[in-house]
Amino acid sequence: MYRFIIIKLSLLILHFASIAQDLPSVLITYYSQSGNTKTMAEAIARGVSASTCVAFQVKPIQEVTESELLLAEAIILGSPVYNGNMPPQVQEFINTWPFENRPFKDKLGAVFVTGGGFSIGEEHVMFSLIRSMLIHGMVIMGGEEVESSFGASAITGEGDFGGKEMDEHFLLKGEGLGKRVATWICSNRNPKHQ
Ligand SMILES: Cc1cc2nc3c(=O)[nH]c(=O)nc-3n(C[C@H](O)[C@H](O)[C@H](O)COP(=O)(O)O)c2cc1C
Repeated sequence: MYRFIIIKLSLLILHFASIAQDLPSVLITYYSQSGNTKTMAEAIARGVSASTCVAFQVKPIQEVTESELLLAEAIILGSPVYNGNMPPQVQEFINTWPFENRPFKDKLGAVFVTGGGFSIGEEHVMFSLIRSMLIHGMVIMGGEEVESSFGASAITGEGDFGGKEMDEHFLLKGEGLGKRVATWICSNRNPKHQ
């Protein structure tokens, strides 16, 4: 419990410190009913926070404003799998993204997904998210390891992975994705650091 509060507080302090320095920002946003996708979002934020040259925000899609989307240098979008697809709430969120003059063109995009079981929709949802990002002209980045080539993913309900806290293995995939996005932005997108 105390560990959880300390992690949350550190993420908050890092977040405000980086905003104060006017750094390029990474928006980590997710839809989550029972907390699994949120847990992955927090793992990704830990990875991003390893780089001190980016600001970041972690927010459910319901709380994200259009200006936050427009200001973000990178958007890391997370979804659970519902009946082999992304939940309608996630699709509706993407449908609100402004398209005229393609303001998302050349933003960096990355995805993460949690699903109850193996091979029952995760990869499909990852590519659905990626396809929408590509329609907006975004540049897509996968995770750090070959096992997260399309983004970070976690199994939350099958076999040894069901009925307990999210497996560390999946959290590391999330951290790796966050770290890779932030590192890339630091070296390619921030004129102050070139
Ligand atoms: C309505 C519904 C449909 C689901 N359908 C699938 C599915 O087709 N494939 C799958 O892998 N998991 C499925 N799941 C399980 C969720 O994807 C999984 O529990 C996920 O981690 C939930 O994320 P959350 O805790 O962030 O809400 C479904 C869950 C619900 C509630």
